[in-house]
Amino acid sequence: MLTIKVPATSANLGPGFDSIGMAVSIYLTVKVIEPAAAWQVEHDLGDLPHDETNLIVQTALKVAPDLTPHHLQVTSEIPVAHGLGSSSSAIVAGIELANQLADLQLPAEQKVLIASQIEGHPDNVAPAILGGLVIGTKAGEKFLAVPAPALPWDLITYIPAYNLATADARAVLPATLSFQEATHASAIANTLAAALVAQQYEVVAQLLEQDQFHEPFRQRLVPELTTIRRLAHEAGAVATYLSGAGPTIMILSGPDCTAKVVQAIQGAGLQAPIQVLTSVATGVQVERA
Ligand SMILES: Nc1ncnc2c1ncn2[C@@H]1O[C@H](COP(=O)(O)OP(=O)(O)OP(=O)(O)O)[C@@H](O)[C@H]1O
Ligand SMILES: N[C@@H](CCO)C(=O)O
Repeated sequence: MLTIKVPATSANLGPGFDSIGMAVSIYLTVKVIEPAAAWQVEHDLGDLPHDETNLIVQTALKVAPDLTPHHLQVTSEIPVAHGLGSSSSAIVAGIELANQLADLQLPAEQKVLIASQIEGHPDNVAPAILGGLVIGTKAGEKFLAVPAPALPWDLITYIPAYNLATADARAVLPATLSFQEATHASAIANTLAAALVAQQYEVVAQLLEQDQFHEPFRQRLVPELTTIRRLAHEAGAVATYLSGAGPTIMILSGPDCTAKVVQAIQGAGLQAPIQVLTSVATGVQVERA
């Protein structure tokens, strides 16, 4: 049986809006059961479609329109519309499904290009394909993705119960920034990218909370962000950022402080589930049994 496994991803890392993301240790798994008369997607992920309109199948058909329909069994640890790259995991799984069933032998750069064209930006899809921490951008007709070293901290992941669709979280962003605002925001992001690559983690820690592109505008959609950021600092965490479009909040902490940070958040009555994740070096994986 063919099995495709795609990691969740945490995008933006504060100032790296639409550009920086990392693969993390929870997964979407697609098992290809058998050929069928029509596409059938078995899952228990709520309202998502069970037929060929499912994003996984739609993506596969964009890549290989003549694919034979199959019965798929989908399980996912990645909460949908929560800022952990669920849509990217589905897109990457669909590309890999087409790649395997039609034997396309797509190179990784081609998968990043196709996935970024569908998603619009590479920050979730590139690490879901390549693994690790990736910095990328659209450049003309291409998408460029540059791997950087993994962060050295625990990823304390606070996952609110409510959904936040990316489209809704993008709708609150301003249509324009002034020249001065844009140059300052991108200077912060550029320096963060340089510090990530140079592994200057004291600089990384200072810049992760300096975003000017999206968090100031999205904060009202995720009111816990300010409180959690304060509690996390008091308990010794390194930095806190809004994961992807939210509402998940990512707290970076040295392993010695992690238990204290979790206790501080829970002790303050913030009751949403917390998972301590790690970054993962491997992107989409295929197994044949
Ligand atoms: N496992 C899945 N199978 C099929 N479609 C999915 C799956 N997961 C997500 N989707 C699609 O993606 C949509 C959610 O995408 P959205 O971009 O709003 O959230 P997200 O990807 O979880 O967040 P973010 O991009 O901020 O990390 C769902 O409404 C659904 O259409
Ligand atoms: N960079 C994207 C990630 C979610 O797709 C955003 O923050 O809107």
